[in-house]
Amino acid sequence: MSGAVFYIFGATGDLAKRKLFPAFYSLYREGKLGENFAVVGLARRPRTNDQFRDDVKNSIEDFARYKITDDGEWDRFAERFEYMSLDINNVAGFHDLNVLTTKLDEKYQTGGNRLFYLALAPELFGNVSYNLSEGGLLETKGWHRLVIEKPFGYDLPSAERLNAQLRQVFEEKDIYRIDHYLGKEMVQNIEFVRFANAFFEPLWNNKYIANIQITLSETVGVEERGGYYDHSGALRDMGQNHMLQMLMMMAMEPPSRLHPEDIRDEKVKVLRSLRLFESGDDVRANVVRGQYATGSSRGKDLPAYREEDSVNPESTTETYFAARVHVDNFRWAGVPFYIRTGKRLPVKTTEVVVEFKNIPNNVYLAKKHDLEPNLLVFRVNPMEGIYLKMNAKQPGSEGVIVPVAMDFCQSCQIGINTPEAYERLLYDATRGDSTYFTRWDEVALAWSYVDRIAAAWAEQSSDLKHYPAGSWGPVEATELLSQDGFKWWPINGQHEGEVDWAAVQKTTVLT
Ligand SMILES: NC(=O)C1=CN([C@@H]2O[C@H](COP(=O)(O)OP(=O)(O)OC[C@H]3O[C@@H](n4cnc5c(N)ncnc54)[C@H](OP(=O)(O)O)[C@@H]3O)[C@@H](O)[C@H]2O)C=CC1
Ligand SMILES: O=C1O[C@H](COP(=O)(O)O)[C@@H](O)[C@H](O)[C@H]1O
Repeated sequence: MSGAVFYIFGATGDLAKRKLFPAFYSLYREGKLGENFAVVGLARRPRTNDQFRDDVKNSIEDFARYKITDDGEWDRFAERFEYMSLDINNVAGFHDLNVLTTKLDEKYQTGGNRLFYLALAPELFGNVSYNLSEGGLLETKGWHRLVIEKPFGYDLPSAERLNAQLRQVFEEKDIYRIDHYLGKEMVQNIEFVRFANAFFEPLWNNKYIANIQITLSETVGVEERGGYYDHSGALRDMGQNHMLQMLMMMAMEPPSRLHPEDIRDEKVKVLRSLRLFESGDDVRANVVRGQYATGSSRGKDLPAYREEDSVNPESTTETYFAARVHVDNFRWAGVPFYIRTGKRLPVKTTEVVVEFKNIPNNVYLAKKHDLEPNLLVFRVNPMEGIYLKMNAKQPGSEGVIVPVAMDFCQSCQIGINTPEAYERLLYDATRGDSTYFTRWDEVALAWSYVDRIAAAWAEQSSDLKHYPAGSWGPVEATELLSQDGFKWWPINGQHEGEVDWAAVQKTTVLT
């Protein structure tokens, strides 16, 4: 790396603690940051440099993949962390910040490169970018990049306003909008598996694929984020970003070059092909929304969403949604994409299932046997791997056909220690690779799609279904598929003949 000063706005917050400091440490340990860098932590509360370095150390001890060693390496890393108390609304503080970083530029020979990471509440994003410019922080001769957390707006109009604010200061090419799902190994692997295998790409269309199912299920409730979540809901929190991003990775055409803009152009074409819902009835026929009621999981009683901290006791915010999505282009015409996500479901799993069409039923074997469809499953989270379900003769039988599995368990080989999404994304932003960040037109089109659903829900709330915490969500989500002659495939450890995931090695901390 050529060198840079990194600024973490929101350095005392949860994201910095759980994700960003550990990501810096892993990158440092792997030599990806080099030695020419400094990190400036920024937030309002007072902290000395030593206190801040202790915070960073604690976070690394709790969350990093690497163990801290005592060979002097930690000291070299920690001395690069400085803290400055700053209210982002106070422009004078930005001038002081510029003075501090000019010194760091010289000390660590960073070439004037600056990366500003906004781990802040979204309403503060616009002010920071304006004050960075006012404070003179963008006047060095190196590059200046803005990394910005989700959510990027609440709907299309608010996202447009935010984008206009940022664009007054930064060019689009220098804005890195995070969707951490794009940093996940198996989400990135989708395009490699698709485009690098002769036996998948020719089948990747409506002639051979019956449907695609994307499930992002969580066992947690809203935890301490009730205030944010009650305003957002599952559609905005997960649908507008992570779920549509995975759908784009599955549906995009092969890019002509592996260049960030070519890949993002292909993804945008998918969003442009989404069939937009035309009315409230159309939304209700294709989208199911739910909210968890009291329930239980593994013998533990769980409260209802409306009983959670900072949640309106009469809230109609959805904690679950499932949708039937159509991509109206030549490749996907007639193939439904089913997407679902929810809090307080039975397992924490993200999986993408491709269900292939059955072989013609006039074939002798298909007539005689009740054949299961072939499945290709991308296991994204927390276990990583690829699973292929096919039919084969039961050994020793007289032609009995049974489903068998080919299971590539990435997590079994390397533990669940693949680089964290944030490591990958931070490294990419440092290198100026924007492939796995969302471009403005992606964000805008995703909001246009989601806003129609939200508008229909705002009109009437009687279609909100309550599901017991710890269950698989409203029964209407099952009907969404059965109407088309399909079913949700079981996820996470429930396929026949697959790896025993429970036996898979737990995280190993690297030394
Ligand atoms: N936490 C997570 O797992 C995830 C978070 N995100 C996103 O990341 C962003 C940060 O989230 P998270 O870390 O959880 O939030 P927190 O509330 O934990 O942290 C917010 C940070 O902002 C600082 N801050 C607040 N107001 C100001 C101000 N006026 N001037 C300077 N600093 C200020 C706070 O410090 P102080 O009070 O000292 O000023 C604190 O460091 C959000 O956009 C969130 O949506 C996205 C995905 C996951
Ligand atoms: O962005 C978000 O994602 C998390 C789920 O991420 P994962 O990597 O743990 O699958 C979700 O809990 C949160 O509500 C949402 O804001």
